[in-house]
Parts: sequence; structure tokens; C-alpha cells
Amino acid sequence: MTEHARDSHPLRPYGWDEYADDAFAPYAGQGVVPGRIVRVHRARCEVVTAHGPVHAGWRAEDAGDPTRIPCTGDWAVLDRDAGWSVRTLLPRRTAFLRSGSGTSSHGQVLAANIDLALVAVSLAEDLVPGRLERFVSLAWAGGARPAVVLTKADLAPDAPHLHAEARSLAPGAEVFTVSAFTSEGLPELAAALAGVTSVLVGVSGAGKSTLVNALTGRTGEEAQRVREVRGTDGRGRHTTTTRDLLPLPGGGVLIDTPGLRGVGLWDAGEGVHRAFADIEELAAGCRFTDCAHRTEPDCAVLAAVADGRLGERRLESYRKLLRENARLAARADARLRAGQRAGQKLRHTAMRQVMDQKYGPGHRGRRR
Ligand SMILES: Nc1nc2c(ncn2[C@@H]2O[C@H](COP(=O)(O)OP(=O)(O)OP(=O)(O)O)[C@@H](O)[C@H]2O)c(=O)[nH]1
Ligand SMILES: [Zn+2]
Repeated sequence: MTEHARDSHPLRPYGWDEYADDAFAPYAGQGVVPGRIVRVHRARCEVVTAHGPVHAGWRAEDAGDPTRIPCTGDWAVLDRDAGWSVRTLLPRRTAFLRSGSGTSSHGQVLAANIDLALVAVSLAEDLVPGRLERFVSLAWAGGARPAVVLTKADLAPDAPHLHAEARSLAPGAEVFTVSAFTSEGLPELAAALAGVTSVLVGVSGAGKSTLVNALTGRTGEEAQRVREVRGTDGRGRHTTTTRDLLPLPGGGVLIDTPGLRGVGLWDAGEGVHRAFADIEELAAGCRFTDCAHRTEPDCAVLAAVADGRLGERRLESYRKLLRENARLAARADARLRAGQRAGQKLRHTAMRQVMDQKYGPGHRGRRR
């Protein structure tokens, strides 16, 4: 498809791009229709297509494999035999994953095909550095660019100071300070979202839904509809339970996610390294290339801690996240040996090869 045809594609406001175009090309002429999943229910999902929004079923036999469960942001290939159904999902370009709940050794995909992961942090509460570092690691790990959105600026007299702190906790990530109530910072944020797919993550109460409403200009009836699809989280508080994909008035697509009480790392080793680029940079100056920064002589990381350039807490957080990731990787490897993930891994590798061939190995950032 030519660039012009792509730009006038009916799904363009929902993020139709060169990637979707290429990934769908093999299916063209098979009587199927492409669509982007905007919301997922138990046995069906809402998909926007060139024919408008449709409800499509998906096969329950795919439920065991997280990579085959439709997720908000996925591009789907739809059949229209007896009602709409998802034939398959196009390979994900990027994804925001976290470890599944409990003892599961699967990752859970929160949003697919995202360029930018916005981590919402409320300025009305004390900033929890380790939590921000964790979200940022997951964003890098899934191939998205992280950005920090400091919300409720109207409640924070010390916003500039907190902005500086967020910058040092998330090197390489842009930091926005916004208030959905006064609209401060919203134009700058909207400009960054134009033309890309973003996902908004953060703990419950961080102000995500309010921000989404402000960015989409959703008020009154539409916002009410959003409240109606909300459930209660068992503590009597209303909380977002669905993940919605919404086109933004200024272009770009935003995925809202439910408040997460915590996120476990998933396949995030490379993500942690990027999230702690400051430490990695220091480590390049250590005498030993395999320095563990504990007792080794001429350790540049420990030297930075000693003279106050690097906080002890940050170094500890880095270690903790790497340990957690290694633990999860060991668990996943055990499953892989059992053969259960073999098929999934193969598909994944095949997709990477296709993408590498097409765009070169740089297209997905540095990954494991
Ligand atoms: N003062 C002020 N309050 C805000 C702002 N944005 C959100 N709030 C309030 O913060 C509370 C939580 O906001 P929500 O938008 O529901 O937070 P959420 O992150 O979507 O929460 P979950 O749906 O549980 O994930 C609500 O009482 C909002 O009115 C803001 O910019 N300024
Ligand atoms: Zn060292």
C-alpha cells in the first residue's frame, strides 16, 4: 500500500500504520477483514473495522496461550462467516507485559502494539521510587518508550522538585506534569501522544481515568458510560476494570488500563538495564567487566555511591529488580523445558526474524 493509501485508510485514526499494513498483507484477498481490538470481554471482543465497530468471538482453545488471547491494541484478522470472529492476531510489534497473577509462569499482556507507555504518578501522594522504576523497566522491556506523567499538579506545591526527582528515577524518559482539573500540561502531553499508540498505566487512584477523559474531551454521557463499565474492586471503591482503546482528538490512540496494585516483572532483564542506564554507564568504568559492585576494587558504581552521585537506594532497587526477573525467568524456563511454551516461542522467533529482515535488528530496541 502506498503511503498516501495508508494515511487515508479508514483505520488510520485507530493507529493503522506501515507495520499493520505489512503484517496484514498476506491475508489480503482471503475474504477476511483487519480490525483493531478496542476492548476485550470474556469470550468476545470489540473490534473497530472499516465497516465500523463489531463484536467478534474468539476461540476458547486459544485461552491457554497468553500470546493468543486477544488484548486491547491487538490487530486482528476477522472472519465473517456466521457472525464475526477472530481468525488470528497479527504478531505484536510491542507489548506491555507483566507477570501473571499468583504462581502462574505466564506473562499477562496489558496492551499490545504500543509506542509509548505513560506511567501515571499522583503528585498528591508520596512518590514511591521503586514502583516507578518497576513500571519504567516493564515499558522498556516490552519495546515501548516510557514517559512519566505526574498527575494532580494542582495539589502539589513542590511540583518542580518532584519533576526533577522523576527525571533522575527514569533516565531517558520524558516527564510531564499535568493537572486534569486546571488543564496545566495537557497540551504538551497531547502533542507527545499525537500519531502514536500509548498506554496509560499506574496504580489505582493515580488519576488515569480523569486524565483520559480530559485528553479525549469525554464529558457527560460518554464519561458516564465509562463509569458504568467500571466495577468495584471489593473494597467498595470504584475502579476501572476494562482496558479501552480510544482515538484522541489530536491524532494518536490511547489505551487506558485498570489500576494495578503492583506489577511483577516479566521478561524484563533488558528493560531493567535500560531503566538504570545511569548505573550501567557507571559500571562501564569498573575495573572488572563482571563487577558485581559489592566488594570489588576500583568499582566505579561504589565510588559513585560513596561520593553521593548515586543513591544507595537506587542501587539496591536495581539489584532487587534484576533478582526478581532472574527468578521469574528460571520459572518460565522450567516451563519451556516442559515443552509447553515451545510453540509460542517458535512463533515469536519467526516473527522477530521477519521483522528483523524487514526493518533491521534496531526496530524493536535492544531486547534479550
Ligand atoms: N485535584 C485533582 N484531583 C484529581 C485530578 N485527576 C484526578 N483526580 C482525582 O483523583 C481521584 C482518582 O482519579 P481516577 O481518575 O479515578 O484515578 P484512576 O487512576 O483512574 O483510578 P483507577 O480507575 O482505580 O485505576 C479522583 O477522586 C479524581 O477526582 C487532578 O488533576 N487534580
Ligand atoms: Zn563495579
